[in-house]
Amino acid sequence: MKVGVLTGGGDCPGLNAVIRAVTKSLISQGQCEVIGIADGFEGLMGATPRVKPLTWDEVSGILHIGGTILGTSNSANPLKSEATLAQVKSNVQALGLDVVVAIGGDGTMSLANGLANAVGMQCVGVPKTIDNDIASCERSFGFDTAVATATEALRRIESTANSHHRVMIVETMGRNAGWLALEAGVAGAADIILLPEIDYDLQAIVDVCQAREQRQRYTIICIGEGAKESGHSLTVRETIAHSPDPVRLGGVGHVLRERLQPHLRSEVRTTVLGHVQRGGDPTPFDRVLATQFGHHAAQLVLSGRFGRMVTLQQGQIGSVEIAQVANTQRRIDLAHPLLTMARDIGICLGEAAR
Ligand SMILES: Nc1ncnc2c1ncn2[C@@H]1O[C@H](COP(=O)(O)OP(=O)(O)O)[C@@H](O)[C@H]1O
Ligand SMILES: O=P(O)(O)OC[C@H]1O[C@](O)(COP(=O)(O)O)[C@@H](O)[C@@H]1O
Ligand SMILES: [Mg+2]
Repeated sequence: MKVGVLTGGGDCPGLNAVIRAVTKSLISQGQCEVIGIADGFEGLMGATPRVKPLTWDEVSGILHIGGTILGTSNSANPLKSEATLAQVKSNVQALGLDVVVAIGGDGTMSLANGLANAVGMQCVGVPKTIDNDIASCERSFGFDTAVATATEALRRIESTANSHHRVMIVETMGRNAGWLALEAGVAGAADIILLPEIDYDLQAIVDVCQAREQRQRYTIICIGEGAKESGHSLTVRETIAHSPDPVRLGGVGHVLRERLQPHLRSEVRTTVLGHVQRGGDPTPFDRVLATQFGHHAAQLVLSGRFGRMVTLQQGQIGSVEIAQVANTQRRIDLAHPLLTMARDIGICLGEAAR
């Protein structure tokens, strides 16, 4: 078999570990020819496909390295026109690809599903994202590393908050899902955690900060970029016009600071963690998970089970139809035990007093 491998969407620690595991499994178990496609689906959209052979040697020594040796794109749109679709189809045929292993998030799975329907391109999906928002998958690799990075940042913020008796706001990524803010907030001992799933009440936050001004004299707020004040709109950093999912969030930490400062004696400061959360070497947990995912993707390829995405459900590696996860997102259920736990130990989730 001839198998293409690509990485799509925002990069994330552990991508190289998947590329290595899927390639080595396909070579050693199936004597497959494996080729890497550059910059996600973008590498198949030009007049000449941008590809390179993935040999055993090519993928050796990359397990622990962050980012992706293949490059990626989070704005490419192969579905944008009939001409682009025809170009992708002809490139796949010219390369003689039987199947493409697409390592990406919800956006990449939507494209894989769209291309299967439009031009019959066969895909096997591997879920990746620091946002942990892929449907039917309880843990995507990259998330553990991002939580560790954000937690470390919160720890550092706490010592300077304490010295200056300040209210410190730390903004995490995560798009419209609050997993990263919630887990980093709990691990980093945030006093207030604000999530996209729960619109926050400004007065509830003011009350906690004012009470802490009297006693502890500093407050740590962890806020997900997709959170918003009740009755207000999302904070958009920029809009990428040509992207199928054009909105990039970011900056709500600054918005909250402006709203909060007039009510408090303490100074308020904001740190937006940004892309530092996506960079760096994967944690051991993510290296193992990514290797398991890559290995399982190879098993799907070798057994001809195309159109499926690898998953982790109740601790077990398995797979679901890509069509089932395309165009869906996994957000925090309001009955999630971590939310109940947070409330019970006195963490404010920005909910209005009843
Ligand atoms: N809803 C969607 N439908 C189709 N394509 C999408 C959608 N959202 C994003 N994309 C495209 O999918 C690719 C990956 O998008 P992105 O959402 O950034 O990453 P991820 O795959 O990690 O979710 C990009 O090329 C993007 O343009
Ligand atoms: O790199 P960009 O274009 O600013 O995108 C930022 C977005 O990408 C992410 O880091 C990862 O999202 P995806 O997994 O969907 O690619 C989000 O948390 C963030 O909102
Ligand atoms: Mg996504």
